[in-house]
Amino acid sequence: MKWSEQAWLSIEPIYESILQMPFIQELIDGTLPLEKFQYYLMQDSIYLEHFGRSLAIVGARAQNIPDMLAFFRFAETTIIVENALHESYFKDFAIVDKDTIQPACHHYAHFLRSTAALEAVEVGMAAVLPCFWIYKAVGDYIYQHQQTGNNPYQKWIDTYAGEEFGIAVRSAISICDANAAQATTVTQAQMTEAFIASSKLEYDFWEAAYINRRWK
Ligand SMILES: Cc1ncc(CN)c(N)n1
Repeated sequence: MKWSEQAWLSIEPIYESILQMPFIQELIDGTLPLEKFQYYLMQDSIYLEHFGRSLAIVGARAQNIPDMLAFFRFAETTIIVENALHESYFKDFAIVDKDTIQPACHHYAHFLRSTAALEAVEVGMAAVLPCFWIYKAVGDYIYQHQQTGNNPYQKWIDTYAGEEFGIAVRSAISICDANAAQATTVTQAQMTEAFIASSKLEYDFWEAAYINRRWK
């Protein structure tokens, strides 16, 4: 079994609970209250910068040039494509003042940065993988279960369910598998641990947006 197949099996219960979250269910029918989506967007635009930097760190530490270039491209696409999506929503909602970083975003962003910088590079690759894979899976799920044709969150859904994002996701998965195949069993286990931690932090990120979790 490939590393990615066993890694996904290990997060299956987390993924299933993500699909049941009110944030995701209400994205599907377009009833998610605007202020919850706005909290999410503001935190996510902060997150994306940290995520992009983490991808660039992993790229710089990659063991071969194709992997290095792939991670640099992921970093560039994240900053350009996903940020453009956020900016278009900020424009639609006339948001000028952005929020400061809140606990869930802070936790996730700094977990990614420290893992990318300080752990074995394969572990850094595994830590950023849920940011690709879970978003693609959730985007596809929402796309397939949509009922209304008039969803204010359609641009978000189309981005993550889209084929362009799908190509990047497949590439990130296969790079992780190739690196895992060359790694020791200890490193493989650390990869899985990092993959699980990031998957839990994805859950937490959406939950924080739904309940408006803020620093005391
Ligand atoms: C928190 C989070 N995780 C993942 C993604 C998709 N790159 C995102 N935009 N935000």
